[in-house]
Amino acid sequence: MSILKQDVQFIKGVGPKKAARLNKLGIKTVEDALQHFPRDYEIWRGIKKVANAVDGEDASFVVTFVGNANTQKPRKGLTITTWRAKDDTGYLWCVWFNQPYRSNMYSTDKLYFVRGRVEYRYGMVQLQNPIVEEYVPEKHDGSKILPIYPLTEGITQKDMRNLMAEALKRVEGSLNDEFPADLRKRFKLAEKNFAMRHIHFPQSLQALEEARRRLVFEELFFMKMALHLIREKNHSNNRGLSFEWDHKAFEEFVQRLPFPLTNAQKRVVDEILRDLKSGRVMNRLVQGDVGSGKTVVAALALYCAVLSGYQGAMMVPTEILARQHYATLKELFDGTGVKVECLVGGMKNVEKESIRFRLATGDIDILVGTHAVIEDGVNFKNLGLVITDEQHRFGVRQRAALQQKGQSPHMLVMSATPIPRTLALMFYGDLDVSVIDELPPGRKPVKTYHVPPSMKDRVLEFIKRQVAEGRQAYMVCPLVEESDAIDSQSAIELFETLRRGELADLRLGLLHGRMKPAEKESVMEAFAAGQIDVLISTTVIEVGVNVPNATVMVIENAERFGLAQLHQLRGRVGRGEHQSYCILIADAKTKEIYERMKVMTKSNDGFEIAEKDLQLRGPGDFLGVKQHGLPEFKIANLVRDIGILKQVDLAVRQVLQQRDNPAYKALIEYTMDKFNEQLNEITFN
Ligand SMILES: Nc1ncnc2c1ncn2[C@@H]1O[C@H](COP(=O)(O)OP(=O)(O)OP(=O)(O)O)[C@@H](O)[C@H]1O
Repeated sequence: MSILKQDVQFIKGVGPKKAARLNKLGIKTVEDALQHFPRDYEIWRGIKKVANAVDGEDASFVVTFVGNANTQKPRKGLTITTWRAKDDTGYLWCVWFNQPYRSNMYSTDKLYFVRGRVEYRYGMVQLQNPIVEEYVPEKHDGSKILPIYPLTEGITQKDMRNLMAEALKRVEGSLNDEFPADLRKRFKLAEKNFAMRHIHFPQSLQALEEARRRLVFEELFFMKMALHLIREKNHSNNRGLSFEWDHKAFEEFVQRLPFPLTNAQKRVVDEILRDLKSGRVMNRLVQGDVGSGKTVVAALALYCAVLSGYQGAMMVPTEILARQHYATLKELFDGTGVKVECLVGGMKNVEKESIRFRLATGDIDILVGTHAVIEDGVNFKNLGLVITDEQHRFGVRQRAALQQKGQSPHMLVMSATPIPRTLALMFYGDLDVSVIDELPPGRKPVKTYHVPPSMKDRVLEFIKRQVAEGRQAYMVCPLVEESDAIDSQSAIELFETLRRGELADLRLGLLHGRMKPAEKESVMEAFAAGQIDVLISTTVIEVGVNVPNATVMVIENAERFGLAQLHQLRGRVGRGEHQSYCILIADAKTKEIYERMKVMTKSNDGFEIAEKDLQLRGPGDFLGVKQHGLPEFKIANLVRDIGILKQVDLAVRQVLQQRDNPAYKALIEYTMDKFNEQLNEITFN
């Protein structure tokens, strides 16, 4: 067995007990240990003289203790032990809290190495809770960079460092470098053994930088390579349906739409139509900012499927959205003979039964629904096109489940959360991407304001004025936590307060996740029909809701939402001809909150906001990476390492273009091997 696969418990100093704790960090083998990279480093810059100590800096000194230690008990539960020490330039005080035993640990006739954060107190140099070790010149002289690892209960930094030192000792020099020498040279990559050693125990900052660059490059390279291979597989294996349709009928339908398509819509529709007749399975992502008009693009793709003799299905994340899309599609297809139905969890069994029957016999052309459409028992006669409007709520698996209801149907994924271009490939590397980068004409940008909670009365006044002008408003109430129950409660409370108080004269509606589907639907319908002035809601209205007469979006505790989510919520207004407003009520307690609110008030561009969100929150949080079936990065950081990512692109291209090169061939095979599991999970057929 390779050393890398050995169980960590057999590493010197580990044993079964610590091994069990390490397992919690995902460390089971020697290889896992080596892949557990430091989260930071502690830099020791040699021994300082006391006279040169700088306030606030971490520093090391060589000293002798003077006199006796003194321990005081200023109050119950607190002891303070101080001991004076000196070198040939001055005195420093070592201070320990609740460590009275220190007073008899050291003698006055030995040299000690002490290290800690320097503080100037009353003109004296002080180290709080310093590390103290008997001075050994070989060990303590010179500068040093120590790794700081993510830990778990029962595992100390020291344990971790020992583990890494031992693990490295075992594999030293024997790690196989995946990259052929020519690639290493072209992209200036450090050798693998060097990288491993210096990421854990860097000899110098430069060595650390080289090690890190190599490992980031490696991680991004394999991810990107794997995604390319998936795409290739999808393209080559997947003989798909080749749609043939009556172009004249299609054109007539386009002409009869209530508005002319924007150029971006036309372009994206063309891209889709090309896929649909190509004979290969379409796997395409359509990205468009809020309100960019994705629904009509979906409708055209569906119409094409129906004209070609196939059924289409559209899966959306919420019932409200399912009903809304259903209504929109029905209207668009009015007079064409296309039969549209809607299937959601909240329907009566008899209704569901009848829809299932009609689907199986081919009596329904287009089915819109929630994940109810992927349940067992829902069978299509000949499903040719699957659309998921997902806003990142469906995982790869659900998409695949829907696709399996047909024989290699085409697939379209719609997303309104713009993903920075750099990330799109990482997350959706298995899909082709179309972008609707243009809003329908005549849209006025939503005016966005950030106000403190103390101005809420004025906000309510503003709502009243807008209502008096015939408009409608949304109020989104504090998201307390990811809990439907608690959020619903806070919506109910806000509703009650406003109903009895400031907004008593207006027609208020309430919408939250715990209401029955039929109740939600009737509230939404009433709001859409203008029978409700102000809709007080949880984030259930976040995605896709389209009521063009609504012009005010008030978001309470806006600081609790991510930028992408705020942008989605704001996207519920500004969908019609009237000037719209978004009011973010947030207590800017920290600079970060202030920055986030500023991004929202300054920009209406979803892509720009997504880019900022990524910078502020980091890619891990951005989309819930796990949901996408991709592993989180161990060392790469897509914000910081964007430069490396560009180099990686070049490297991947080189390898793919010269795959006859035996070394490259081996690299490709290695990638397939390494990502076998993910490849299977992500592939759609
Ligand atoms: N080319 C167009 N010209 C004018 N209006 C359009 C055009 N395309 C779409 N619309 C209208 O714009 C509004 C928004 O469209 P749609 O609901 O499809 O947006 P969306 O892209 O799904 O956005 P969101 O993700 O925010 O729901 C709708 O009222 C729709 O009728």
